[in-house]
Formats: sequence, structure tokens, C-alpha cells
Amino acid sequence: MKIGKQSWRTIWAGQPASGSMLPQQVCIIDQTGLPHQFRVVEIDSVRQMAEAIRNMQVRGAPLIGAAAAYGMALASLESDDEKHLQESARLLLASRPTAVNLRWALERMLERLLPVSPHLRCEYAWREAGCIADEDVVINHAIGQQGLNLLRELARGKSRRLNILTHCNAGWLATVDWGTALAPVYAAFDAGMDVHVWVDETRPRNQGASLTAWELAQHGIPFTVICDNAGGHLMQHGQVDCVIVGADRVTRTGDVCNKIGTYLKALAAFDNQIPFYVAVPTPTIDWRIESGVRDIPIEERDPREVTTISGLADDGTVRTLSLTPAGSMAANPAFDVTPARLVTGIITEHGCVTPNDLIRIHQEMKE
Ligand SMILES: CSC[C@@H](O)[C@@H](O)C(=O)COP(=O)(O)O
Repeated sequence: MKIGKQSWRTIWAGQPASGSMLPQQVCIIDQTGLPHQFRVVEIDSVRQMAEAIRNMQVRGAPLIGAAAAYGMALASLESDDEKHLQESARLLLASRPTAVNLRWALERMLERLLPVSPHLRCEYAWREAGCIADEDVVINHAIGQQGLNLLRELARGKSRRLNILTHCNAGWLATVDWGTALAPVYAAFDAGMDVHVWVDETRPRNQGASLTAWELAQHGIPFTVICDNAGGHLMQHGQVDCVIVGADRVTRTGDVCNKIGTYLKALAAFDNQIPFYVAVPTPTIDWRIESGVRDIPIEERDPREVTTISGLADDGTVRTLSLTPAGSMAANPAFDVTPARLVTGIITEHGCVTPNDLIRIHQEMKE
């Protein structure tokens, strides 16, 4: 995506060192600085990549997958030994539990690397990680085009702008480029449609208020940040035409696991007969599991994310302030599951299907 005149991805391979054909580090946009500070960080070991995923310098399911793939490329620079690659995959896999793209990317890397002769593994690893990143861009662009058709349909006969509500950040920052839930919004805006986005702030880490708002502002797309509790009220007053969210994992039956609070938006949308769409690349679908509530591990994060809040102080420094009485207990489940019955459609790179039809996509992918 463009920031000013320059095009950016969220992650890319660094330059080869002199005398080497292969990159020696990976560059990322450090998302913990946004929206106040835009900084690029160099990652030069698999340990550092696992840490960057854990502390959410890179985040969002598709980007976590690409980051893990590049983490394996860094691991292969350290050693091409099978034991080291297996241990590195385990280290990366343990960094965050919910987004299935992480496991998907690591399995793909190991399948590619282990059968080949050790001296070729490093070259293969950089190539495969690059392919995963490039494919993510192509897939998300296709999701944008599929979603654009839906938005055009929703806008038909309306004389006012189309209002889309989204939760968390499923824009280009959550992927290598384009985003998932925001890809149709970018496509619609670029095609000249009059769109406006209601941006849930998304406590406790505020990915909506900090990242989604930043992205949309960079692209010039009209948006309004709302507190997480406002969506139902806006729906009751006819101010939301559809909801589009991303996902960290979708089961083969169409249950959707996404950022905490998504379920409540789906319930409110259902009660108000507002279409609730989930935009996902197929690597986010876990074909091995059926029930979201039973089978998806939900990440439990540091309670201090709930008891504190960070922001920019008047003197220009970023500060973290306490919200609760000292010693308050807090719980911080990071994701929830929206049952398939509340989902109007799942937008993948192959088209928009009902949760019941998801399994057909799996069949088609195998043929
Ligand atoms: C295209 S990203 C979809 C999801 O990964 C996104 O909505 C989300 O929940 C991200 O959570 P995060 O905890 O910020 O990694």
C-alpha cells in the first residue's frame, strides 16, 4: 500500500550481504509504534522473529503466517540441520496459538525444506517464504475484487454513502498487503464508490483505533472511530449497511474465530438483519476441525493490556496509564468464536459462499 508516494509491504527480505546471494535479515513495519511512530525494524534471527510475533510487532493472521515463513528462512541461515529447523518451527509455533496461518506456513516450509539436500535448504527457504508472501498479496487482492461485487450489490438503489462496520484491524497491516476485511473497502473506494467505515476501537489493544484508523487515513477513506459498545446502537438506527471482519481461524463448518468482541457484533447484526461478512484467505481455514468453540485454542494475553491504556501525551511521548484500582484482577481472552449460523457469507479469493458451502471450496481446491 502507498504511504505518500512510496509503496510498502508489511514484511520483506533484506538485502544480501556482500559475497552472498541470500538475504541475511527480514524487515518489518513495527506495528507497536503505530499510529504515532512509523518505524522499520530488522529481524536477524529466528528467536527475534518469534519474539516479534509474540509481542505483536507483526500481527494479523496472514502476516503472522508470512512472518513465520521468513522466520524459517532466518533459521536456515543459522543451520541447515533438520533438528534446528524442527526446533525453530516449534519455537515459532508457540509464539501465538490462535491464528492457524502460523501452523499452515510452518508445515508448508518444513514440507518444502526437509526432503531436499541440506546445502540447498537455505536457498529453498528464502524462495518459499517469498512465495508465501507474494501469494498472500495476490489472494488478498482477489478477496478485494470478490468483496467489491458484494458492496456494489449493497449500494444498488441507495442514494447515500455505504456504511461498513469493521472490528479490529484486518487491513493491509494485518497481511503482507491489501488486507482481508478492508480489501473490499480499498477496492470500492478506488473504483469511485462512496464508502465510509465505522471503526471499532477494539479494546484492549485498540487495533481499530490505532491501526485501522491509520491505514484508512493514509488512503483517504472516510472513517469514524467508535467505542466497542456503539455498533449495536448504530445498527438499530439504520447507520450500518454491512459488517465485514477478518478471521484468525475458520472451521470447516464455518465457525469464525476473530478478535474478542466480534461475536457481539455478529449477534447485533443478526438481530438487525444486517449482512455479516467474514473475509478470509483459504490458509485461514482449518479444514481439520469442526467446532470453533470446542476446537480453537484462544490466546489469553497479559491482564495489564486490560488494566492499562497507552497513548500519546501532550509532550509527544507515548505513555501507559493505569485504568483500574491497584491490584484489580483482569482477564484478557484475545479472541472469540462467532457460530456459523450468524455469518451471512465468507469471502475468500474464490468467491463468497455461505458457511455451509465452505466444504465445496475445499473439494474444488483438491481437484
Ligand atoms: C486479516 S487479519 C484477521 C485477524 O487476524 C484480525 O481480525 C485479528 O483478530 C488480529 O488480531 P491480533 O491480535 O491483532 O493479531
